[in-house]
Amino acid sequence: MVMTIKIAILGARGVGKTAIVRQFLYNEFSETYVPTKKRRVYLPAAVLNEHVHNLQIMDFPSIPSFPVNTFQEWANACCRGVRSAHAYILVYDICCFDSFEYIKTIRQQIVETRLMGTTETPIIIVGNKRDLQRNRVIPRRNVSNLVKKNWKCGYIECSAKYNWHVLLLFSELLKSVGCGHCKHVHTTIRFQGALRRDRCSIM
Ligand SMILES: Nc1nc2c(ncn2[C@@H]2O[C@H](COP(=O)(O)OP(=O)(O)OP(=O)(O)O)[C@@H](O)[C@H]2O)c(=O)[nH]1
Repeated sequence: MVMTIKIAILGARGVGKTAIVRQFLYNEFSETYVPTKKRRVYLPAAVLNEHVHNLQIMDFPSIPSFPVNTFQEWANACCRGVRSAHAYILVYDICCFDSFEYIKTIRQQIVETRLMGTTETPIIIVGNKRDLQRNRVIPRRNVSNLVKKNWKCGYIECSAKYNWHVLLLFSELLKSVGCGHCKHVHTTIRFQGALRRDRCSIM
């Protein structure tokens, strides 16, 4: 049986969470900002290293805080499923300082409330809107050092607009949840002709 990997994508308003997901899944991008009102769930299958993985990608609206327990999680419809994710993508806008402060807080809350006593859940920090890097507010090296050395998280910059590093983001994420050498083989793999190692593609 192929396991479903639950991925939660979190971040402040307007940082590009939906744009990243839609670029990854549908190769599309819209300049129009339509605020996410409620959690949206996508159920694609992804191929990594010639293995198929069922994904459940949860695109959340900006949540006020990470729910401290299951009760709080289910009391707010927007947060449902966030605590049981197998991996987190925390997105900030490289041109917006407040959006970095937001993920800083959310990461801390995830670490404090969710991971205590359990095996660690991978978190990848994503600096989006790389195409606007002239307006960057924090030097890349500072963020990267903090994230990798202090937080022990992965760090990737991407541009959902130009589909730059979006695939890389998801393939790194799948590898971090242990899918890089997954033994499950799905029959649909036979229809995938052009797979290469360390490549992630969507079916
Ligand atoms: N230049 C540029 N604009 C982007 C990029 N990604 C997203 N945007 C724009 O940023 C705005 C917000 O994008 P969304 O994907 O809706 O952001 P979100 O994080 O889902 O926002 P919420 O729904 O409020 O949670 C839109 O106008 C997008 O076109 C990017 O990589 N570069």
